[in-house]
Formats: sequence, structure tokens, C-alpha cells
Amino acid sequence: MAVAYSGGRDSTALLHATAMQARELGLEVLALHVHHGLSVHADAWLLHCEGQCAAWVAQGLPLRLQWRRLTGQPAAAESIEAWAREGRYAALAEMAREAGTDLLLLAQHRRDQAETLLLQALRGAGAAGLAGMPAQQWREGLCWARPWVDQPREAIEAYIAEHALQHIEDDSNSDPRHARNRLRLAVWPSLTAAFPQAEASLAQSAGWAQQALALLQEIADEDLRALGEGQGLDLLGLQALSPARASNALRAWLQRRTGQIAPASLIRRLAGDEARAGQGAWPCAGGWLRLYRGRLSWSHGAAAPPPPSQIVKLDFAGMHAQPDWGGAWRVEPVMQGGVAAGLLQDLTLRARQGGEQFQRAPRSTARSLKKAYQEAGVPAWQREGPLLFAGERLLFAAGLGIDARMLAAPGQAQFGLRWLPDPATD
Ligand SMILES: Nc1ncnc2c1ncn2[C@@H]1O[C@H](COP(=O)(O)OP(=O)(O)OP(=O)(O)O)[C@@H](O)[C@H]1O
Repeated sequence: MAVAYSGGRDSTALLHATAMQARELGLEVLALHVHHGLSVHADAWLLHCEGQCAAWVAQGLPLRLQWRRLTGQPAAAESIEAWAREGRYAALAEMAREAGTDLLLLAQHRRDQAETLLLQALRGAGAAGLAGMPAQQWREGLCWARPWVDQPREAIEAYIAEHALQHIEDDSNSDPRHARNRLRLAVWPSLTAAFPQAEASLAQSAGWAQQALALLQEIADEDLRALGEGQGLDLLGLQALSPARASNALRAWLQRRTGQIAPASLIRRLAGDEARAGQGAWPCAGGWLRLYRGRLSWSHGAAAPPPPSQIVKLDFAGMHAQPDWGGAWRVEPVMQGGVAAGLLQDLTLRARQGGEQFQRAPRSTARSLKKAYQEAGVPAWQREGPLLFAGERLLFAAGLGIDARMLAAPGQAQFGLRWLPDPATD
């Protein structure tokens, strides 16, 4: 088993207590320290941990210290604390795995739990945030356990005093830029003066929220199974659920697919009316969420989806830029082979979805757009251009031109229409 050992008061007490127990049981404890490379004191902290562990070993405690230094630095938009936390958890997991242990103890206690709940509530968190830190949690084959999460902080202080243990004081714990420190320094003393039971009560609330969260996950599992999660999520089926249940299922689905918590605004859009059209695309968690034929899927990566459908008006001559498609329309009066001006007033522009029909010549028959492209020998990259619809009828397909069924009669006032994928060179 391993203990995450910062050298601070709490993990010093936990490491000592664990090693004392391990000695009784004939086990060895691995102390894991992460050097974040952030504080000017970080080298001194590592030295302290090494010295402390060596002293305990000399006293006959069965332990061994391993440490790792984080490399790299936070991305421009990332907070230092979030970067350090993620790096720390990754380094701890890696060291534990390398040592062949699947149990890692963390030293958070009941006050930490109460603070976490308050901080989450102040950020407007839902059940997942209000549940605080679980007493134990399996992640990727490793059990992260917080054996003291129900213990008051005073019990740890008493343990430190009883065994006269030395520990470091992290100077960043008094930096008021961190929300947790502001809470500890400015709010906690008056809160507990007015409500002496605050720590216990808040920790108890976190416990209830954990139970509520477990229930929400069970309901999401059930709903997602029914909505055919594997083949893309059936959005209409989802919208038929009660609003709370739909949003719960959607949040769970997005988190499982993307590994991230989805923003509330996205949940509202997807669970609400905006997504009823049956198609659309939204950037999400470094990839794209696509709604196609009523099913929602998420794919990783930056491949841009086609722009959403829109209304365009092409009933006068000239170049009409279409920047979201990277091209332009050229509209010009012609004697034949054009479209009646009236039809160009109110067009819907959208990407291919599959299933469209297209007729290439007046005396041929309409067939699938895919076949029409094949027959005309249009290369694949030219098939990705926009389609224009007059109502439900396909009027124009990039790479092919005007659908023969939409051509104006000779002699009628009409406009020729061309799609220029790269107008600058045309
Ligand atoms: N640099 C580190 N190396 C190894 N483990 C760490 C490190 N920092 C934190 N931990 C682990 O994560 C737990 C929570 O970290 P946090 O910084 O919130 O704790 P803390 O209240 O300052 O605890 P401590 O008094 O042990 O530093 C610690 O109790 C410890 O088990």
C-alpha cells in the first residue's frame, strides 16, 4: 500500500499511523512524494521528506520513499492549482502502479470535506460537486482511499502532538488568491463561532449528496441503455423524458463519452427545443458533437463539421460570399439553363446528409445524389460543397449544378447559378 506524502501535517500523521500499523502486520508502506517544481521551497520539502522517512526507517518503521518531479508547465488558460493537481494525481498513480500497489491513501479529513462542499456550493455545483470527496474510489485499477475523511482535524493535530511529529508548513496555504485559503482564513473562524457543528454538518451533507449522486448514476445507466447509447443517443427519446431526467442522462452520457463535465448551456441547448431539427453540430470537449437523423454522437479531434443549415437569398446578380463555406455564389442573368428568380428568394443551404435525390438532365430520371456524383465523375473533395434547397426540393448541388427539375422554361427571366469553392482564383 502507498501513502501520498506531501510532508504537510495531515499526510505526515497518516504516513506515520499507517507505517505503525504496517509494522504490526508485517507489511511495507510506500511513501509517494510529488515535487511540483512551483515553490522555491520545493527542494527543501523533498529533503525534509527524505530525512523524515530515513529517521522513521532507523526507528524500525517499514517504509520506503519514492518521489517524482513534475515537468512542463500550465497551459496559458489553465490555473496553476488545476495543473498541479492533475500532474500530482498522474504522478502518484504512475508511481503506485510501478511499485505494483493498487491502494493509495490520501490524508484529507473532515474539515477538508466540509470546505470542499462549501467551495463547490459557492461555485453553483450540482450533486457531483456537493458530494465532495469519496472515502474510496477505484480509478483505472487503483483504489484512492481517504481513511480519515470522517475524522475531525483536531484528531490529527492531537496525533501529531502525541507523537511529536515534524512537518512542513506550505507557505501557499496562506495565499489569499486561492479560494480555499480565503475560506479557511476569513470565513471558517466566524462560521464555526456562529455554528459550532458546521464541520460535522457540512460533511454529513456531502454524505447525503454522495448517496443522491449514486442514485442519479443508476437512473442515468437505465435511461442510457434504453436510449441506445451505443449507436448514438436517441435525442427525441431523450427529450421525451422529464426535463430533470433528460438533463441527468445527457450529462452522464457526455461525461462518459468526453471524459469532461459538459457546460450547463450545452445541456440546455441539447435537451431543449433548439436540437429538435434533427441535425446540427456543436464543438465540445476538444471534439465535435454531431446530431444526425436524430442521433447524437461525439467524436474526438478537430475535423470541422459542416456549417449548420441556413436561409440564403440569391435573387439578384453578382457575387454572393458564403464565408462559412469558404466560397461564393455567382449569380448572373442567362437565357437558358437557369432558375426563375422567384425560386432564389428563399433558399435553404445545408450540407449533404445522405438520401438526397438529384436529376442531372431534363429527360433523365432523378437518382440518389451519390449516384449522380459517381456518374458525373465528381471527385470526392468536390462533393463536400453546399446544397441549396427550395423548400424541400433540392435545387443545386455543388459539383453538379442545378437540378434539371428546377430549370426555368426557355424565355422566362432566369439566373444562372455557380458555386465557386475558391472565388479568389476563379
Ligand atoms: N506534493 C505532494 N506529494 C504527495 N502527496 C501529496 C502532495 N500534496 C498533496 N498530497 C496528498 O494529497 C492530499 C491532499 O492535498 P492537499 O494539498 O489538499 O492537503 P493538505 O491539507 O495540505 O495536506 P497535507 O497537510 O498532508 O499537505 C494530502 O493530504 C496528501 O495525501
